Amino acid sequence: MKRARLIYNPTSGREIVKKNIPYILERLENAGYETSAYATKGENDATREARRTVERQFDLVIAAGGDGTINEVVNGLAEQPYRPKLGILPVGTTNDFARAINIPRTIAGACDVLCEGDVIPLDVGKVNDRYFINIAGGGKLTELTYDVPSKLKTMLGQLAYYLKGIEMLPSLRPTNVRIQYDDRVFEGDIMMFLVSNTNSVGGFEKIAPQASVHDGLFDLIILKKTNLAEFIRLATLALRGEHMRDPKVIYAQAKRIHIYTDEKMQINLDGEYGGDLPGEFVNLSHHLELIVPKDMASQQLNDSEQVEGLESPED
Ligand SMILES: Nc1ncnc2c1ncn2[C@@H]1O[C@H](COP(=O)(O)OP(=O)(O)OP(=O)(O)O)[C@@H](O)[C@H]1O
Repeated sequence: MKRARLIYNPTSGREIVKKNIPYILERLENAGYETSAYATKGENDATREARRTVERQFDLVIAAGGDGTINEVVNGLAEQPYRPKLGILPVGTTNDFARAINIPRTIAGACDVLCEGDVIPLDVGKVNDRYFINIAGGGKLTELTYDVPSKLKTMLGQLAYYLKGIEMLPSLRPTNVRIQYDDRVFEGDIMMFLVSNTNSVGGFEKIAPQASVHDGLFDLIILKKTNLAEFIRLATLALRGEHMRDPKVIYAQAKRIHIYTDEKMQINLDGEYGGDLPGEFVNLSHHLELIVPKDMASQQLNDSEQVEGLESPED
C-alpha cells in the first residue's frame, strides 16, 4: 500500500478542515493510500513536517491549507534527494494556487482529484534560498497580505484582502530597479513586479495568461510608474486580462530573473514575506510532481497559444 501524509493547518480559511479529517482519511484509504494526518502548530511547522515525510519516504504529501501552507510544504520538499508527490486540499482564504490548477475548493471535490487525478510535473521558483510555486512579487501592494488579520479573513474571506488593498492605494510609491530577465534588461521606476508560475494572483485569474506550471519559464509582469488613476485603470484592465498591451506594462517570459534596487524592497512569496531584494529568481523546471484534475493535465500539456502583448525574447 502507498503511504500518504496529510499536513493541515487547522486555522486556515474558515477552519473547516479539522471537522473533515475522518472523511479525508477514509477517501484516501479507499483510493489505496495508508494515510496519517499532522496538524501544524505555527509558522514553518509545515516545512519541518514536509522534511520528515522526505526522510520517511512517503509516496504522497497533501498540503491542506491556504497558499501559505502549500508554500511551507514546498519549502520542505524542495531540493531534497527524494521528493514525494504533492497533492493540494485548498481550505485557505484565497487559494490562488488551487484556482490556477483548477482544483475544486470543496473538500469532496479536492478529494476526487487526489484519488482520481493525474500527475504532472511542476516547476518550482527559487529566490535566494527560498522557494515558491505560485507567485513572487515586490512593491507596496504585494505587501498587503501581511496586514490582514486572520479573524477578518475568517469572517470576510477574500474581501478582506480587497478592503486592505483599497486602504493601501494612496500610499503606493514607485521604486527604482534594475531587472535583468534572461538576456534583456529594464531599468527605471516601477510600482510593482510579479514573477509568476501560474495565471492566478490574488483572485485575478487573467494576470499572466501565458503562464504554465511546467514550461520551465516564469511570466514576468512589470508595472511601471503610474499615478493613482492610471493604477486603478490598469487594475480594472487586469481583471479582464487586457493589461498586457498597455505601455505601462511589460509582460515577458524568462527562466532566470535578477532584480536589484538601491532602495528597500520586500519580496512576497506565495502571499508571505520572503526576504528583501536583491534577488535572483531561478525556475527549477519539473522539480516536483503534482496531482491535478484529469482535464487540467491535458489542458496544461497542450498550452501553446500565443497571447498578444507578450514580449518575445528578440523584442
Ligand atoms: N496552528 C496554527 N496556528 C496559527 N497559525 C498557524 C498554525 N499552523 C500554521 N500557521 C500559519 O498560518 C499561516 C497562513 O496559513 P494559510 O496560508 O494556510 O491560511 P490562510 O491564511 O487562511 O489562507 P490564505 O493564505 O489563502 O489567505 C501559515 O503560513 C502558517 O505559518
